[in-house]
Amino acid sequence: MALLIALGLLLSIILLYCVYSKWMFQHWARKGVPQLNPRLFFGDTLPLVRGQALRDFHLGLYQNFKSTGAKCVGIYNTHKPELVPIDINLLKDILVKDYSSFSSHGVFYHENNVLTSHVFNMEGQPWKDRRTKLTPIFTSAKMKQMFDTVASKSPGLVRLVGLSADANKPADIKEILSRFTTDVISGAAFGLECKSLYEPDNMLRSIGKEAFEPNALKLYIEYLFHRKFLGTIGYQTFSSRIVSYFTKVVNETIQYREKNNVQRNDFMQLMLQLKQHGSLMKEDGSVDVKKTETYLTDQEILSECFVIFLAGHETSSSTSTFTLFALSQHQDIQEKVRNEINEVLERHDGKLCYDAVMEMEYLDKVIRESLRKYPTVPVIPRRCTKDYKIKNTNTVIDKGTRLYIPVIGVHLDPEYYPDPERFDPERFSPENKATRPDIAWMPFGEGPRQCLGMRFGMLQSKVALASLLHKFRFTLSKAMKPPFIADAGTLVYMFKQDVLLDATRVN
Ligand code: HEM
Repeated sequence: MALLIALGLLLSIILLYCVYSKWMFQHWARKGVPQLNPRLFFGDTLPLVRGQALRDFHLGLYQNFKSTGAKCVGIYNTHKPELVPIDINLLKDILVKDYSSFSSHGVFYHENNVLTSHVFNMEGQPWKDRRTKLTPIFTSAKMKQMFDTVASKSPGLVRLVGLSADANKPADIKEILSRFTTDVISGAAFGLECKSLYEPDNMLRSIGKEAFEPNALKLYIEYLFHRKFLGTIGYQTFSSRIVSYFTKVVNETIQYREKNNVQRNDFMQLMLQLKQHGSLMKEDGSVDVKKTETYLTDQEILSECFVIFLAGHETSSSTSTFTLFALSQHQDIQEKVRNEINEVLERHDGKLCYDAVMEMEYLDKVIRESLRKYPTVPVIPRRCTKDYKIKNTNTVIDKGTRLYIPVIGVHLDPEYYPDPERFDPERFSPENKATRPDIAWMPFGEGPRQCLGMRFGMLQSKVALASLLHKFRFTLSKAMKPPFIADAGTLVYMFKQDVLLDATRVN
């Protein structure tokens, strides 16, 4: 009897859910927004569940609906309505002009879950305050100060590629560049002498890999339940191995530096200045800006070190990987960029210094074009934080709705980039840039939530590429065969297959 009652109850719940979903699936139609054909329990996510990469899903969506002239398209994740803006003016309103209505990434975080409580995940006033505190540590002047920390890792990078070149073996370039950025970021974020370029099984490299592996169950839990509830029950996003290792490393670094008054040119140093003085210091030791309430606590330093590590290494290594992949297929462009690197280095007595890197204008265009064609973050999340009426329509986006900014769709849109599959760095000449809206290039996002580490990301990619292209010519290995399909198992865009390049010494 009890079993029958339980069964009846379960069936009633499922039935109620079906009726509720059916009603929800008309959400966008009721608002006059075009939508797909959602299925019970999955909404429109069935292709993703079956293994389609997020990049491909959103590219298809953008291209299909752009041709209909739609401003945006409504989708459903399970039964929940979400929105993908397509119109370039609407994208600009959401990211820049009316950003205050979309100031959240909609990602889970909780104060009890220390590694999640950082600037990328935070929202509202706490995010604003944290962003204000951190912005001064990412200026051009600070990047210049940190240059040597970045460049000190390039000999290890060149050595590793040289080993493959001398053995006539293809270089697994993504893996090598990920080790490079792991070493750079851990040196720059917490002054650690990480040597993953020399030790493949290095702990930070393995933590970096683990932290980036999407865990479908955890993603669903964080999607379905309220963040305050998860925080209260002690839910943790990352494994205890990651939490305890990071907490130990960062806390020990803070204590060691404070006790021994250690000064280094890295993010940790700048964050410690904020902790101690509430402001950054000038080189002569005086306070850089008027004292304001910008103190950082030890816990905040820990969270921010983690996001610098997380946001900074896979994105940058994928950027350099895609650039070398593209150059391997365009030897003329590769030759041109190598000539520029050689000329600039000659002017600087062969030394790869900050000023030399800044003079490499063609390299800059090449990386920008690579980030256009292969944006490492192909879709950027946003959450609507107050009801928003789309201009010149009657459609209101309700508070709480998630949005996906289709970076990949815009970057491959022939309206902004004719013949979009062609790799052409000249798209980034001043004349060509002037022919399209600024927002048509947004690999780092746009507006007040734009990537904080953009300068550092570009800098470490330039150092890696200049060091490698100065020494080696790259061609696509025979082992790498098309089609080059996006991997559905990573959060940052990368191919399913390894990126294998043949490197030959040139100097
Ligand atoms: C080529 C490399 C990189 C790419 C393509 C990239 C891309 C992005 C994107 C798309 C966002 C979201 C922007 C938005 O919502 O509008 C973002 C945010 C962020 N990135 Fe990067 N990133 C890179 C490197 C870095 C590095 C090296 C760091 C740290 C040193 C970093 C730190 C951050 C932080 C802290 C945020 C959150 C900003 C906020 O929400 O206020 N990124 N990045």
